Amino acid sequence: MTYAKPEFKSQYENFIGGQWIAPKSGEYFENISPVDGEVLTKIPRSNEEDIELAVSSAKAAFETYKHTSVVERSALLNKVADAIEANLERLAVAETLDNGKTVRETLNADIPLVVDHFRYFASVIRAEAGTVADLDANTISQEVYEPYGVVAQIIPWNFPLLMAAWKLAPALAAGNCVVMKPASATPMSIILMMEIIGDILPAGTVNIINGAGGKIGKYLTTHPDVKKVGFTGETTTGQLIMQYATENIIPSTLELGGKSPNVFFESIMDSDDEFFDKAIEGLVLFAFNSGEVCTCPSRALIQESIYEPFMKRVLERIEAIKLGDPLDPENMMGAQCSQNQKDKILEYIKIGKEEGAECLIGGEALENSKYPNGFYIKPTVFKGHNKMRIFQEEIFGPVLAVTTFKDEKEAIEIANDTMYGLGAGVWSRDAHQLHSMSRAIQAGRVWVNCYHLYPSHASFGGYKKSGIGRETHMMMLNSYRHTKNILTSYSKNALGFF
Ligand SMILES: NC(=O)C1=CN([C@@H]2O[C@H](COP(=O)(O)OP(=O)(O)OC[C@H]3O[C@@H](n4cnc5c(N)ncnc54)[C@H](OP(=O)(O)O)[C@@H]3O)[C@@H](O)[C@H]2O)C=CC1
Ligand SMILES: CCCCCC/C=C/C(=O)O
Repeated sequence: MTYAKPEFKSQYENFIGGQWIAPKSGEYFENISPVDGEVLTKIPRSNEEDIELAVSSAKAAFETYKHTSVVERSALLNKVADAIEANLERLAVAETLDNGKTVRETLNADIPLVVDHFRYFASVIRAEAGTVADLDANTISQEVYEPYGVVAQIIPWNFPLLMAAWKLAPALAAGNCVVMKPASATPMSIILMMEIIGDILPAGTVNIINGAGGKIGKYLTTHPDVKKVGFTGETTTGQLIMQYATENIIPSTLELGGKSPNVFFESIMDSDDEFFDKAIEGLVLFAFNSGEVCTCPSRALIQESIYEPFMKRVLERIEAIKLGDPLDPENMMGAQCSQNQKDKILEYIKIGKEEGAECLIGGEALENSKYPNGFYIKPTVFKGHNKMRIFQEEIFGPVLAVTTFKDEKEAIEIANDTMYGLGAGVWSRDAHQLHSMSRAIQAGRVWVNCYHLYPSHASFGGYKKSGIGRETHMMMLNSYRHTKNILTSYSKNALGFF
């Protein structure tokens, strides 16, 4: 059964102070679905006046929200999770239409992970114990946490709802109020989510403002009432965000690009068993989410002794990927997110061919007879070397660059020969090798004999130009609050203990 395309309103508004509010300019932009290239709806093109309203609404809401107890905030996040779960299918279909990814993924990964993320942060704030130290018999040092206030969050288009959840849940759990700007390519599913959870949240705690990041992003992130910025997106945009944050000396958390190595050692082929099949699936995950993942395992490093037999099986598996209508749950790959992204990927395929990489499979757009105007690209594999641009630059599409290595030392050299350091995979039956490789690779997340798992409770973030800070773990709470030390003397007469 293929999911039907639901009816959406012809136009949506910003969500500010608990109300749906038209942009001051009266201007809207068209939201195009990558599934068929058709206009889904129209979205506000906000300007500085809209940001003023959103920030002042968040600031006003913070005056009350900052006094909520962890019990109240935990209950709130659980209610949000329940409401999203109750609307899982509706949100999954909307996410598919907005982004182009398959319902197979949105139903089974994106939206369930959103739900779990709110529940995780609802739980950890209840489980937190503070820190109190006896510095001497009469002196106590106590760490307490206080929310920053208004937080600006700017998110990308590859996992619109999940990236919103990754940022909203810890910020709200820590007691902040938020102004979030979704990506212009995928504004709609977040608006639908706010239609579902808007009434649960106290007015002004979450404000959603749409518009072009290049036009309003600086105004938002340098606003004097914004006390923290959270960003996910391209590394060059992250550099700008960091500069903006320095204007008012506020912290920023940046989750940026990647060119993740996925390293396969010869022991995976010691016998032709389930583990070998698992390793093949692990490599083919470069096509997960049509490659539009910051941690896409876009570089496969294969020990030269197994290259031929391993790649033979891998290519057979890629050939079997079902690509097409994302609303058909049988399909494993859907559309790329936008015309821009499709053009960018095709340009990189051209670059790969021009720089002499050998195209082993794919290498072109897919003509989709059902949706001739949708944005589809065949999974593509190139063989080449790590100095090529297709090995060094983030393509953000279903394009895998494969190379070989002789031994562990060379594998580490190639894996780390990148400006990025977000994710990595290591596959082997040798526990010592797995351990030494996972310690040697410079990346914030190393998947060992697995890939693309994103549980709440496991920290996520980058080394090098892949970012600063960690998400998806309770440590994120400290990125959304001040630590205050209260140093108390109970001595009747001595001023200090030194
Ligand atoms: N690491 C990751 O998770 C992601 C990486 N990328 C990479 O980036 C490439 C380009 O994608 P793109 O969407 O342009 O990525 P961007 O980094 O430009 O966009 C991410 C978010 O930042 C906003 N933004 C853009 N410019 C500014 C600015 N000057 N100030 C504040 N916010 C801004 C965007 O708004 P708007 O959409 O309105 O422009 C969007 O909400 C992709 O091809 C991919 O390689 C993209 C998305 C996620
Ligand atoms: C199935 C969940 C995938 C989550 C991927 C997280 C990626 C973040 C990013 O691309 O920024």
